[in-house]
Amino acid sequence: MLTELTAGSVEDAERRRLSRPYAAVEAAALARPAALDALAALAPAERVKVIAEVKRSSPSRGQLAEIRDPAALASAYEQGGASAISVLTEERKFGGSLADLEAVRAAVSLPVLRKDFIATPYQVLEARAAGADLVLLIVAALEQPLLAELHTLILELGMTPLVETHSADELERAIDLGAALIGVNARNLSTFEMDKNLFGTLSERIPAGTIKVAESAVLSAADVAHYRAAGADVVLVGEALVTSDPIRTLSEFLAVPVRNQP
Ligand SMILES: O=P(O)(O)OC[C@@H](O)[C@@H](O)c1c[nH]c2ccccc12
Repeated sequence: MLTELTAGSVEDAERRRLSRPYAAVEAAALARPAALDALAALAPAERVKVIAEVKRSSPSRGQLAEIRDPAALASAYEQGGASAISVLTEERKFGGSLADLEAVRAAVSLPVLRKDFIATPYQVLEARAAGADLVLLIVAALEQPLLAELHTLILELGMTPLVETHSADELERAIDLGAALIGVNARNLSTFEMDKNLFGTLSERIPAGTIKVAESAVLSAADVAHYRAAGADVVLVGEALVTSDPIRTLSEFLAVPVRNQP
């Protein structure tokens, strides 16, 4: 499934490239105001931080919400206390688009993540051209040296890579990159199996000074507390927010008690 999703996203980007060549998207990327400092926005604090996701559908869960106005949803996230916004731009299975990202960028002053199956430099440039501050890199989908090349390009454009892992080996590769922001996805993107304890198993191996993000399976304040106790600085939440009153849910999630310092 991961291979298929990545191939689809790359194919869609190659199609867009026919009408907007590399040089044009590069010029648009460089013409954008500088990317926001996502590492500062997501830096460990007393309270857990939330990356709130604009997510219509997913291959594992089908349609979650209509979301006619992604910008309005993102504004609600900002008002509710999110520290960054994630926008799914994958079209085929998640129903997202770069237009969603641009609309969100224009509506909020928080860092914005392009959440997609990125495997080409062109897609990274598109992200910056649409106003993204962060770009997701899924280690399981990227061989070396491509992973390192994309990681470097994201940094060169002033953006922050969020490096997503799902195993000890993948985490090793993320650490070798020198990633400052590492995510552990509880959902296996090939089988869609969910493992809420994976974050806790892997988080001990994440070097100090790295910002740790727990991704997926955050449905309740208890889940936030679970990840917080396991050392998460940030949780990335989609479904729970798009299927509820997002401001209320965010306030519940952000009220999770401070972790006891060891
Ligand atoms: O809706 P959830 O279970 O809160 O999950 C959000 C996010 O973690 C999930 O959308 C995600 C994590 N990694 C991804 C990679 C690609 C697409 C989607 C994802």
